[in-house]
Amino acid sequence: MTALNLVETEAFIDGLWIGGEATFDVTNPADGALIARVADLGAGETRIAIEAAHRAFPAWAARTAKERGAILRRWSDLMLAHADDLARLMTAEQGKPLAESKGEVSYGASFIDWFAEEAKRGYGHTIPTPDPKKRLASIKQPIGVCAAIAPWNFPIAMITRKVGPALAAGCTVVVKPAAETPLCALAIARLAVEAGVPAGVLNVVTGTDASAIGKALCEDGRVRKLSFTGSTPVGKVLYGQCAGTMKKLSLELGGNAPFIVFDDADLEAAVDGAIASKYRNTGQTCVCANRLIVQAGIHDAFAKRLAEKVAAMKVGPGTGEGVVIGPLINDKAIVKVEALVKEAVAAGARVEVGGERHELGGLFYQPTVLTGASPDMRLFNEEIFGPVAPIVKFETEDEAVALANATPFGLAAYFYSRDVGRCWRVAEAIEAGMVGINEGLISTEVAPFGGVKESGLGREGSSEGLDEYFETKYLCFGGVG
Ligand SMILES: NC(=O)C1=CN([C@@H]2O[C@H](COP(=O)(O)OP(=O)(O)OC[C@H]3O[C@@H](n4cnc5c(N)ncnc54)[C@H](O)[C@@H]3O)[C@@H](O)[C@H]2O)C=CC1
Ligand SMILES: O=C(O)[C@H](O)CS(=O)(=O)O
Repeated sequence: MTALNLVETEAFIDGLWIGGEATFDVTNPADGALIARVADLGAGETRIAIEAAHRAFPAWAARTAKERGAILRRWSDLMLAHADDLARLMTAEQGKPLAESKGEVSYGASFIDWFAEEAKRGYGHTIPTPDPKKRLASIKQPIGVCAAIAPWNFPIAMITRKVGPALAAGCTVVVKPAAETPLCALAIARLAVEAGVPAGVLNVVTGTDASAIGKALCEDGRVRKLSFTGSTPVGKVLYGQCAGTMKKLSLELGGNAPFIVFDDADLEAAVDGAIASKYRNTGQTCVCANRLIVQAGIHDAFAKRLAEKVAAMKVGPGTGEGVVIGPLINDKAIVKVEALVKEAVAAGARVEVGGERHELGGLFYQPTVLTGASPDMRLFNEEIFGPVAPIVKFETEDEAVALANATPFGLAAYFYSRDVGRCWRVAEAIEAGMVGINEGLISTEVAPFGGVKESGLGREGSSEGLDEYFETKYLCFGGVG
């Protein structure tokens, strides 16, 4: 196997690479092979990182937005220049097919590139005065030290989607990557140094005791903002832990995306959209179609065509030629997926294709299509986070919307119809932060990413993402007239 480049194994704090007495193993989910042993740090080192970020904040905030933007652009350019190395590192530690890893490097760099420009648009306002003796204005100021806790499923993009706007606004950041995927985080930190990001502005604390690191970040009053992407249960823990210091929060949590197909849909487009949404990253994204809700008239043709295409999917290590389904991230994940499918089949669901672990063994699960699923099944109500597509049949539009909204989550939703009136009615009625209409791939740095209900708070990316890292200050000048 080709040697991996850009491998850093120590945490990055205050511009220095910091080892620990202990290390933890980073392994390849495709074969369990040891990739690296990484510094296993805890609350103490986290507080050192917070102190470094606190010290670095004034000088970084004092840089002009144009200067910060220029450094971010260099960082984005360096990521793209090292895209092949970063992609191979990502596939090694996360497992996704190499083509998807290359796509994520571009996607991750796009947030840095986008906020390199947005840095220059942190506009305030002058306000028409109600009193001739006064003049009113508002200005935007960077909130200060930020904490960013990121998941394993997008080891670069979920970090740059936080660090990009934070640094653009003039904030400094302490990042805690997932213990499954620290190498990508450390690699882009190395490129950040090369781009000119000053010591203390970006810090990466690696460790297996997420709870201890998280508590240190949540309970420290110098941390004024926390941004988290991950499961809703952990999001709720962090939400509570931040109350004591009243932090500003961005929470991108779990989803349970409905994927509705109406009788009037373009069948082939709906099947392709379902595949693009459901099986991306082996089904391990928070915006994956989780429940396929298909109208009775198109149901059989849709299920048949989907099963045909899924049956042709190549499963294997992400480095394999033509592989589109890689391993799941860990044993806990494959045990959960296997249990969800077994329970559904026991309750009457039919396996159209897949339905069990792949013959490759390990963490490989067959891409699966189930029909005869029902809303009372666990896999209809929980985020599957695996390559399994359960199909539920419906009769009327109202029934479809009711099924789609019957969940505490509201991140992404999708539906296929060629009836314009129906598209507007359903888009407005669905309870989600993001809706794909005749489209299965909706994520981009230029659009506001986020959910409603228990899928989170705030928006990332777009022209809204920068504001998450600002405070607004109202200025009232008296004695003017
Ligand atoms: N919304 C999303 O994009 C994601 C959703 N998930 C959901 O979460 C489930 C579990 O996946 P995990 O990776 O275990 O997600 P998780 O929510 O447990 O972990 C996400 C990040 O939070 C950290 N973390 C965990 N517990 C923490 C705590 N008490 N304090 C501070 N940080 C903590 C982890 O180390 C990781 O960096 C998945 O099956 C999926 O349903 C997971 C990853 C991403
Ligand atoms: O957490 C995730 O799964 C990502 O936010 C999904 S996306 O932004 O890469 O689509």
